[in-house]
Amino acid sequence: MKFLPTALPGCFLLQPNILRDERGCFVKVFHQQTFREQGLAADFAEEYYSVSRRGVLRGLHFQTPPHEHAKLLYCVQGKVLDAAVDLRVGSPTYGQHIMIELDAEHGQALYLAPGVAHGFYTLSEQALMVYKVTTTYAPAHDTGILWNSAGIVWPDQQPILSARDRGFAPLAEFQSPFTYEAQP
Ligand SMILES: Cc1cn([C@H]2C[C@H](O)[C@@H](COP(=O)(O)OP(=O)(O)O[C@H]3O[C@@H](C)C(=O)[C@@H](O)[C@H]3O)O2)c(=O)[nH]c1=O
Repeated sequence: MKFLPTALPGCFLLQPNILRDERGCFVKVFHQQTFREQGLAADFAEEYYSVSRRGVLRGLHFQTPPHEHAKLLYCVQGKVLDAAVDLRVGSPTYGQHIMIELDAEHGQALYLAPGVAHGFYTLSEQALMVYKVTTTYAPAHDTGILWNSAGIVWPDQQPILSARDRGFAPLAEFQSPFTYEAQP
């Protein structure tokens, strides 16, 4: 597996080896020891997935302290345009974002440090996204910022959103509880 740094410190694009044969393919997305060697969190507490139809945008989500978490995510069916926004006060990239296409064909995964908001737009007829997170779901701390308030150029100005996602405050009004820890 390749660990490629992104523009956001502590966040990586992971390219697993895809082993293909006449039956299809085999992909290992997580190996605890390798993650530890790379200095990444490797004790995941929960795993979940979502299924979205074309035009759905989910995000931009995170959990606040003390329930913040690192997140490993990947697309196992379809294609999404994924985005992550740095909310860590003191980070050299505070307020900046990355955008990466993730799809089942290439199998890339994204590792996001705590304090980074995440969202995606569904480019295919259907997309199945899988997540591992290092803390369990804490509904009172599960929140977000408004999808179109962080300078991200989404391909659709009228995506399908949940009522909750439509109601989040914009980034400019968000008082971030996250602080940046310099990367080793
Ligand atoms: C995230 C989560 C949601 N839920 C519930 C709450 C709600 O009834 C239903 C759907 O929740 P949401 O609308 O928040 O689902 P969704 O918009 O898919 O939330 C996800 O969005 C992407 C962008 C992420 O980064 C994920 O970490 C997660 O926040 O599932 C849980 O029970 N446990 C969980 O861990």
